[in-house]
Amino acid sequence: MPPSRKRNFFAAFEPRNHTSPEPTTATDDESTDFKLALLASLQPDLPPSDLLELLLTCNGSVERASELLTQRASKRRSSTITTQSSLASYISTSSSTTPSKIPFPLPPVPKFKTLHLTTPSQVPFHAPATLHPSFLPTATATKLLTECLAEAPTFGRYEFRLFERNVSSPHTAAFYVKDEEMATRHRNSYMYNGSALADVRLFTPTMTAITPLVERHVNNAIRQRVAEVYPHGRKLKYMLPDGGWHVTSAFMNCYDGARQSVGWHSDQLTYLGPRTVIASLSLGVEREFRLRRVAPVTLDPDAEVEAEAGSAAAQTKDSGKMDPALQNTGNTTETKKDEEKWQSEGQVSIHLPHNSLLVMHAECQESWKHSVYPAPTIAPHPLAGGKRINITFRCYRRALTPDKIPRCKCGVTCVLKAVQRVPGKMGRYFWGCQVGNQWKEGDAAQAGREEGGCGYLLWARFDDDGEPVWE
Ligand SMILES: O=C(O)CCC(=O)C(=O)O
Ligand SMILES: [Fe+2]
Repeated sequence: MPPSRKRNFFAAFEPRNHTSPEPTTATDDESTDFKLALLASLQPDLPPSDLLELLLTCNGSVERASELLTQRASKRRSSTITTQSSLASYISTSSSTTPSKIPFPLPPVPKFKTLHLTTPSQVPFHAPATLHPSFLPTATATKLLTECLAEAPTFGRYEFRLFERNVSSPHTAAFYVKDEEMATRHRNSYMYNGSALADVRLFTPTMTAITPLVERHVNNAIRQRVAEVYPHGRKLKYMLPDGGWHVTSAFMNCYDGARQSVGWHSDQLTYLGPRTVIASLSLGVEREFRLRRVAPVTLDPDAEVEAEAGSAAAQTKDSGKMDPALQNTGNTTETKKDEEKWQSEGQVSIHLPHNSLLVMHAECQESWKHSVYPAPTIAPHPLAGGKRINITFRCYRRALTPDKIPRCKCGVTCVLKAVQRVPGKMGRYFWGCQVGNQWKEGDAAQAGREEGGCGYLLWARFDDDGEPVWE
């Protein structure tokens, strides 16, 4: 998307009480406000951000937008459904270009293409995520950003690997937990990339204050996705039970200037467990968040494997031994084709403006990788200058604590990973040695040994709600 168009679109989501670096004309502002006021009088229960999105989706036509709102209102009167319908669902009622239902699985993005998603309502149609602009009240977002900017100068700099993540160019980050008890536990025993974290910080006051808001929003977003997207309206295997998502901890990232970025990675599942949901709040400078699919979404990975000779149970008993299935199988045509198919998809780019909350849904970490793309230029933010702050709120599983997680032959707790590249094993989880077991599960044992690890691998077992089953 041309930069000018991009800025205009998201400028519309910016809070109005700060000076935009590229202000829209007074006439534009007035007419948008006027249109919004008209729409609000038709539909007082919809938040201004939704009305604005609707207006943008209707190319600024207040007539078209009000038509859709009227349809929605009459539908509601004649319906007994009490769950909140998504903006996308009523936009699609009469549009021939927007599909009415979010597809599952998502369609592929053509090879070598980057699909720029220009409205939040497009996001779930192309990525396993939902985007909520203007998430916090304006003053709260400003307060939080101010707190974060005060923290950022003391963040650590991670040049190559950040907690099992490849960092292609430097940015800084710190790890936060919600209370002192968790901080103490963390400092003593949680391992990231082979060592304990010395710098474990407590949530800032505003992080604590907004936690219930984030939890409510995420649980609603999950509920809506289960009802509208997942097969048979049921949660995916291993997802938490309804309403169970809660905030335990967060990474706070700071990208200072256009060139700071984070390379392609998926987040470490070790303490989050399978099918985790992550809520990512962006503050300050708008940047591009990119996603690309690297594996299919396997609905029941265990079922496939149980059926095979040499069941998972047998392999589990054979603990500590490299499973031949995970050795490099890249010499068969079948594997190559499959790998190519999933690894060569194009990417989607989601532009994340100040005060937007992106929910990465349950299939995101296992089947996709994400990155923050280096920008050619950035539009400075009035408060943050060239900085973007990002907070990824996470839900650590109570049952995945370092005392329970298996240890490898090096004597340290293992990392949890999903198989992304071996056909027939896709989506299965395994515990592996922390060292060198990052990107190449196909030859993980070898990679681990080369980098000083022991190459330990053990199939991981979970019940339907993603609680670990230890044997
Ligand atoms: O900055 C972002 O939007 C993403 C950060 C991220 O990927 C992470 O914290 O794992
Ligand atoms: Fe990440």
